[in-house]
Amino acid sequence: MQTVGGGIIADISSGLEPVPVALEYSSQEKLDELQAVHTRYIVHSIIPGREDDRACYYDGCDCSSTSATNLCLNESRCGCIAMHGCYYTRTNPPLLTLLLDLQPSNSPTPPIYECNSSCACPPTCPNRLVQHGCRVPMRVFHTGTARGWSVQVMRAVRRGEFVCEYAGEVVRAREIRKRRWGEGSEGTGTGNYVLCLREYVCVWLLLILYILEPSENGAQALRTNIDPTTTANLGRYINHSCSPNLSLFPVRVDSVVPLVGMFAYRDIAEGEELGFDYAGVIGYGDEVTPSNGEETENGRTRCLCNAGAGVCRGWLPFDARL
Ligand SMILES: C[S@@+](CC[C@H](N)C(=O)[O-])C[C@H]1O[C@@H](n2cnc3c(N)ncnc32)[C@H](O)[C@@H]1O
Repeated sequence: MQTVGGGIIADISSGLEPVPVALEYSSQEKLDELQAVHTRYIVHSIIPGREDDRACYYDGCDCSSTSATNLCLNESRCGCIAMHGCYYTRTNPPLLTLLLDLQPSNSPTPPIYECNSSCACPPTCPNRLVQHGCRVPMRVFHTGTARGWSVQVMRAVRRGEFVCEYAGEVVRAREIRKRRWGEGSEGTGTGNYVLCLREYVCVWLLLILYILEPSENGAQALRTNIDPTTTANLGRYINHSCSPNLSLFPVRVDSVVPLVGMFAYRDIAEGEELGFDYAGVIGYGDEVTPSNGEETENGRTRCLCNAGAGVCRGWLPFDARL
C-alpha cells in the first residue's frame, strides 16, 4: 500500500556531527525503505568487534597549541608536522583548508596525519580537522532519478575545505564478497556502497609513496575496504560523478587504519550536489570513452551513470575483485 506524506528530518546524525545533516523525503514509504537499510549513524569508520579499542598507535607532539597560535602547522615547532608533513593551512576569512595540490594527476598522494590522542595539543589545534566530523551543513534528498538518494551542500564551500568522511565498517575483501554475493545477499551487482581505498607503497623508489589509484606498476597496495551499507555517515549517499567536486584522501589519527576524508576539489556553490569519482581518479577530461551502458565485466552488467556530467564514461566504475 502506498503511504503518502513527505517531510524533513532536521538531523539524521542526532547531534553526533557538529552541524546538522538534514534529510528530505517524499513519502513515509521511501523513508522506511531507507531506514530499514541504513540502521546506524556513525561519524567515523569503525572496525566491527573492535569499537572499544581506543589505542593510539602513534607518538604525539608536545605542543600546547591553540587555534590562535597555529603551532601545530609549523614544522620547526610541532613534532607531528616535522614527522609527517603539514597538510592544512589557514585561509582568510579564517578557514582550515587542505594544502595539498588537488590537481588531477596520477602522482602519489601521501596520507594526511592529524594530531592524535597522544598529543599534548588541545582539540582546537589546527592539525585536527577530519577527526571532528563534518563542518558543512548538508542535506540528503532523493533525486527522483535512477541515481537515487544524493547529498547537497547548504552553503558555499571553498576549494580544499573538508566536507565529510566516507564512514562505514572497515572489513576484509572476503567479508565484502560474502555480504554482496554470498548466500542471503541480493547479489544483483547494483546498489554498491563499498569503497576500496588503495595506497601504493612504491618500494622501487626507496621511498614510501601513497596514491589512491591508478598505477600498480612496481607498487604494493595497502587496501582498506569501507562498507557503509548499514552503518555509515552521510557519505554513503554521495553519488558517482565523472566530473567530481570532491576528492578523497586517507587520513590517519590514532589508528593505522585510515579514515577517508572527502575534500572540495574545487569551489562548490550553495545547493550544489556532491560527487566523487568512484574509480578514485580525477580529471579524465578527453580520456573518458563514453559508453552505451551495455558493458559487462565478469558477467556482471555495470550500472548506468545518471550523473549528467558533461564528461561521462556512461557507466559506474566498480572493482570486479569485490
Ligand atoms: C554510495 S551509493 C550512493 C547513494 C545512492 N544513490 C542511494 O540511493 O543510496 C552508490 C549507488 O548509488 C547509485 N549511483 C551512484 N552514482 C550514480 C550515478 N552517477 N548514476 C546512477 N546511479 C548512481 C548506484 O546504484 C550505486 O551503486
